[in-house]
Amino acid sequence: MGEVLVIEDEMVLARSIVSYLERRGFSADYAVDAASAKVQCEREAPRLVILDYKLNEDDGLALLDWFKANCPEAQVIMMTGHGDVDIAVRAMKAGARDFLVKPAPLSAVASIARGLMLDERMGGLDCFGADRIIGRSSAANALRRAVTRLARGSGPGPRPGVLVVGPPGSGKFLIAQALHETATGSSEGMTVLDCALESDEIHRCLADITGPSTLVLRGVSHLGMDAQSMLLRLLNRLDPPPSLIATTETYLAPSTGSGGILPQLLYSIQVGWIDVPSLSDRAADVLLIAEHVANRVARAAGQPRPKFTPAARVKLLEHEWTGNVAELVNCIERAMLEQTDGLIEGSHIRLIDQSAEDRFSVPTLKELELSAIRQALHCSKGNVSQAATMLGISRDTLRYRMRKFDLEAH
Ligand SMILES: Nc1ncnc2c1ncn2[C@@H]1O[C@H](COP(=O)(O)OP(=O)(O)OP(=O)(O)O)[C@@H](O)[C@H]1O
Repeated sequence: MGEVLVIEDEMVLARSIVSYLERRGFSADYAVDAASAKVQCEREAPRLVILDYKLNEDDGLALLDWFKANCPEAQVIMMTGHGDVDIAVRAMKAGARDFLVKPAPLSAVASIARGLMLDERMGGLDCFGADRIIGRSSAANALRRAVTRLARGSGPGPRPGVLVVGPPGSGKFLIAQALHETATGSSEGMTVLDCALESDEIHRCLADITGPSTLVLRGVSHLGMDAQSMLLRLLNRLDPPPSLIATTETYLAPSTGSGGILPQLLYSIQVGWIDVPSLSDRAADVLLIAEHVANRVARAAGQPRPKFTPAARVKLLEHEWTGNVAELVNCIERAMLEQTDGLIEGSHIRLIDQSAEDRFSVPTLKELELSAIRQALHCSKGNVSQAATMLGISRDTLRYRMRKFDLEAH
């Protein structure tokens, strides 16, 4: 019995998809038109249908409707041409589980099939190493490849440092974890330093570090000069020294005296490099990550695997995700709190409404902080010690924050 049915009018392509899937352990079959697809479906009841939108004489969307009515157990993945976003959205509204953009690499077809099959069995949730990076976009594939390559290192001793660069919430820390696990084969032995902490807290954390195999510098661009010097001393002292992974939202500049990264530190972290794209540049990952998060939450609560309605899927697909994967994770976790019967509906997907934000225009804490520092410096006529007293923080902390905001005392 074919668990996957490929409906594609180009027979050569259909055959190569089927043989690729078979080599990866699926039983698969193909049909080249709607009539034979219907016969096969009635005979074999496939669990997954990969349906080309453009079938010679036949309309892929009409065939999708037929599947929904006659073979409701089958999950349908619609293959659309490049730029056919409206078709993809219509297919999702009509109940397609997901879509692939042609020409889709065969690995993407297999990855989606594997994802859905695993998903059905509630497996695939305990991810480790590069598999932590959920997604089937070419960007997600490239990230997994980069993790595997950089984790290999260059022989015995600590691996060369790796800098992970990307916008907020895009998954930089997840990639650091994936790197560490792939390199060491274990989740243990990784210490994380949050570089945005106050300088005295950073000093305390550094003093506690004994000998991790990997040290992750999270948000390394926030690390003040004092802390950087202390870190370098620590790295020289530790034997064996840990492998370094640093994450940052902005590119790192060598120090110029008051800011930046000390060259010795910069050269030890900026050897390997991974660029993490924003989620809007890998929209093909949105539904997969959403389902992964929902499954994880459900499993932790001992609930069955949740399902998303077509309306919920479309909403997820059409949103811009300026807060990246972190925003998506938060959205799904909230949806899971709202749903009661294992069905995530459109109304459960509460998206951050940019226009509402603009209407109320509440300043962020960062904006408030910046304006308070500016005001204090203005009142103290640029005297940093006086400004620090006014703000109720130490001179060092104020200096650190001024560097963070690129401010100078006048
Ligand atoms: N490809 C992915 N697959 C599944 N989950 C992901 C993926 N990328 C990120 N996440 C999840 O998204 C959330 C945010 O990721 P993470 O904390 O790694 O982002 P970040 O870029 O380090 O954030 P920040 O900019 O705040 O430091 C986490 O819950 C993480 O597990």
